[in-house]
Amino acid sequence: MAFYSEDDKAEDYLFKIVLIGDSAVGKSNLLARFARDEFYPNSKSTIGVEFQTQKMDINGKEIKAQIWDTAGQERFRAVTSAYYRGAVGALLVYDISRRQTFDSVGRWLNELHTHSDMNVVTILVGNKSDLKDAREVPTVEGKDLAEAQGLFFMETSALDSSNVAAAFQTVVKEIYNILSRKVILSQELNKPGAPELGNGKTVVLQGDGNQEGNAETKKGCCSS
Ligand SMILES: Nc1nc2c(ncn2[C@@H]2O[C@H](COP(=O)(O)OP(=O)(O)OP(=O)(O)O)[C@@H](O)[C@H]2O)c(=O)[nH]1
Repeated sequence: MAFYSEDDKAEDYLFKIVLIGDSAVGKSNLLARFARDEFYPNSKSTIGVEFQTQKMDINGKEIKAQIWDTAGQERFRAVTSAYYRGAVGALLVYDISRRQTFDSVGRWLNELHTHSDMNVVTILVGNKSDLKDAREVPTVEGKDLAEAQGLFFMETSALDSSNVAAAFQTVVKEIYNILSRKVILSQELNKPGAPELGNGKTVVLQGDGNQEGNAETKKGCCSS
């Protein structure tokens, strides 16, 4: 039975993370800032779906985050179920200078939980923190909502880069921690005399009724 070991290469881990939130909250620019350190002052709505794969260092391990971006507006969006399929992390973004985008957070959470697992690691992101004079959503409201919903929380600015890497890292780190805990648990369970773990594979985060390996793995960190 092959489980995670010191020899495993960190590229074995590929986490799918989705960006969600209303149109023009800055999803594409957060990704552009994070992946390429770029910012587009006049970006157009995303059409369909785009994704970027970004290597990250978590606890000295190299992890690949595959970050998916689609339009906030229904008519430009990719097929919803396909977009969420296999996601183990999410950045739910609103614009601190437009309250209506904050009011939509509940709707986005419903959609996320309808199409992916309840355990998907989610951070609520109040973007455009540079627009201090135009702020409509106080920081404390974002924090309180996140706490009530069991989400991480951060305010970011894709324009001045503040907290952008930290927001993505928070999600990836937590996924990695969950995965590590489950692998350790599996190792414990697979000791002689311990109960069997079903088909011998580690349950990562479930979704779409498939309980195996939804934290997508190139090599498969936990398969037998
Ligand atoms: N001031 C400021 N403007 C930003 C920030 N992030 C994005 N913008 C601007 O907001 C607008 C929308 O940004 P996008 O990244 O295209 O937004 P989106 O959420 O991907 O939009 P959709 O694809 O329509 O869902 C653009 O004009 C950006 O330049 C930010 O942190 N601060």
